[in-house]
Amino acid sequence: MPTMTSVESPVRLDSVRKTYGSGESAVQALAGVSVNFPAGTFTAVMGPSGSGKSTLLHCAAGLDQPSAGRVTLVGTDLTGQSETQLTELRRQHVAFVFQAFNLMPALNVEQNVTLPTLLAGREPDRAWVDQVIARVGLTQRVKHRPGELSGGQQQRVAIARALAARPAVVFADEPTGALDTNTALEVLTLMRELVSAGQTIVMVTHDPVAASFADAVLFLVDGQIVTQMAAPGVEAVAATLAQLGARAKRGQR
Ligand SMILES: Nc1ncnc2c1ncn2[C@@H]1O[C@H](COP(=O)(O)OP(=O)(O)OP(=O)(O)O)[C@@H](O)[C@H]1O
Repeated sequence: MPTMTSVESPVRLDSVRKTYGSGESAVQALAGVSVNFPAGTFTAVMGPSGSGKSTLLHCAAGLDQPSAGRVTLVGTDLTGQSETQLTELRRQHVAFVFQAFNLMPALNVEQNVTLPTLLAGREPDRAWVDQVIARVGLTQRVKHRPGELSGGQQQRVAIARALAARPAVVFADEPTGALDTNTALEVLTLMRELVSAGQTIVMVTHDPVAASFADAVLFLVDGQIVTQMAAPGVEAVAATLAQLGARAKRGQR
């Protein structure tokens, strides 16, 4: 469960609030979130639509600035860091699997997958890169460009790219949403293995099966963590989600 000290937690949020807009149209996306994600853990973040999951991920990764509170990423307090410093920090330690793939259209699969490692100033581990590409089922496509791939295949490139550099932290937003069942299970198994090797994964998902691969699930409602579940089972996750969804709907009335 996310409860250890900051030294062991590459991602830490302290009383993080995020408000979009101002005045009448202000939306409080995060209403005071405090959580540690310890090294070598896989945490799923779930909750009804609009509960603040993506905002939490963006703030944790330094892609979005909290309105109040503090985020610490791999030992660095993100408050007051310049865009250049944040970019360098992410380049060295963080990978993303987000819905917008941001693949480089002019580069082929292999080049896209090795780019983050090269940008971080390191030499790609060829054997590991080949293994990751094989695990996401793209060995036959290494010389293809993103434009020549289906949406699901592009998502798999994004996953391989995130995993290839062996970053300390992987932030994933619905990483298996566009994948068929078998590929999704393969990707989740791969993510589990990375966690065993000491990497930390924070994954937003709506899928109880995906969440069941995590060590713990945080449930958000209206920008707050309302409950947590360790060793999540598919049925238990689905039941909690249904309960929270009903609660969120009642809150809207
Ligand atoms: N850039 C923005 N400007 C204004 N409001 C925003 C912005 N981004 C998010 N919000 C609002 O903040 C709240 C939380 O949004 P967020 O995307 O974090 O929710 P979510 O739980 O990820 O939702 P979903 O499951 O639908 O993707 C929502 O009410 C949303 O409308």
